[in-house]
Amino acid sequence: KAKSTVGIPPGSIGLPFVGETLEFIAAINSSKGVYEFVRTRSLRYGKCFKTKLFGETHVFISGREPAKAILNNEGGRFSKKYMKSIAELVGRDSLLCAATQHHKLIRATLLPLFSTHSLSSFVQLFDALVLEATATWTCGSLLIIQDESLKLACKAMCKMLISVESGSELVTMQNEVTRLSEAMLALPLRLPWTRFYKGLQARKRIMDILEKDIGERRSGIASQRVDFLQQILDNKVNEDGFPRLTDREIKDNILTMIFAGQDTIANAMTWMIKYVDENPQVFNTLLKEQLQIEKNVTRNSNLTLEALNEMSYASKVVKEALRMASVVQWLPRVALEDCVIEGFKIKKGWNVNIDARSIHHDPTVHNDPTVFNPSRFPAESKAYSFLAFGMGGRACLGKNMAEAMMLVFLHRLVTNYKWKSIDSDSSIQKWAVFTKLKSGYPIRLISKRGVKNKTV
Ligand code: HEM
Repeated sequence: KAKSTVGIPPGSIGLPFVGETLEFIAAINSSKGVYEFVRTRSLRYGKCFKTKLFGETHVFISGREPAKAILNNEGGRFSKKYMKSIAELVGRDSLLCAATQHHKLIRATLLPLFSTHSLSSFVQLFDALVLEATATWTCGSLLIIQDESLKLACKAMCKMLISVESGSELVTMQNEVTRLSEAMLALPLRLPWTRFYKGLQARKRIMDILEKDIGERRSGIASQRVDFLQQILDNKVNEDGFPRLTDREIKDNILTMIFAGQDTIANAMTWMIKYVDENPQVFNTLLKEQLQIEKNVTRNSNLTLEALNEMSYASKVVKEALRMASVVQWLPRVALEDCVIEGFKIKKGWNVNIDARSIHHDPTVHNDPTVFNPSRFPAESKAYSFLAFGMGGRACLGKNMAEAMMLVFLHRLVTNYKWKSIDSDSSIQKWAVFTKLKSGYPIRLISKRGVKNKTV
């Protein structure tokens, strides 16, 4: 079946109708994770291959040059496109899915929310949440890093976006977003027992919560809030007082931001702690830097953005963890016209996925790519060699926020506790859209650091 026609990327389009969808699903459902589907094919066909998934042609492409051409959208030849299931779950007006002009409008409205000023308050908010959580940790207790960081990320996102920080509303949000994430890679079948259907139901419940909230704010029932939703609602364009975005756009994008900032962060934090634990030299250098920061800044006060800016080694640890883990494995686009990329013909309408993981693990781009070595930066910061947050006009809006959360979590964990890992299994969680460690990385807290004979 594997034929290679000159000009067209090599690869197999599999069986009639289903293409290679079954192989793709088999990878999603295995402990190696969905990327195994891509990895095995790039080994067989090289840096660019094509396949057929869910009835559509997909091309996967690696390399810094094509990444640059596609992500810069040279000549306006590409737009963003997710698989049908993902697009339906986040909504057609989501920033993640919106096409070129529509995307520009929404991004321009949301961008001011991610200012340095807002990042600065967010750092303090997140630090307070981490301290509140760690205050409940006791000596000898078992912590699942994935669960702890997911709870923290959910709280932080819900508080920042819609002022929900506790109670049943927060639990509902967390549960519904989990269901939504689990449905992202599912077959788009609307039958009540399917994963996809459950995801759609979760989406509907989140949309209902947001609709009720927006209604109460408009009618004045809700008390005045200082959050992203309020800022979007207050953003008027004309005297009639209509918000710049439609209600559907507002709801889809609040949902998008809650979703985009949860599993991604939690998974990244989990991999980061695992890598740090597995590399004692890195841990020691990190600890030294962080204890110094603690001495200068955090002994009696909250972490600030300025303090995070002092964490030069920790920032490299965060970046290296993101490179190694490649939580978002490829960046999905669609060709708007026939074109040639890397010597291969790409036809209009084909999905073109930039394989970020393979660029992160390419030995010609990063020396010894399997080694966790934060000191490789900044020397190895070649253009388009680090795509954890994408690049260009569709790059992650929450990048600075995500890095800040990882730094705060790292700082508080490293300076306050000693722990030991109790499961080194590296299996990948099935059905996870973002690379997730199956074990969730359980650790046992041993004692509080720096306080003689004092246990947690
Ligand atoms: C470690 C955590 C995170 C990672 C690895 C990550 C990664 C990414 C990636 C790879 C993209 C898509 C780039 C593309 O297709 O070209 C993206 C888009 C996006 N991310 Fe993140 N993200 C993270 C956290 C967050 C957070 C905390 C938020 C905050 C709300 C956020 C909001 C968004 C939004 C709104 C987009 C769509 C941007 C657009 O299309 O204009 N992300 N992210």
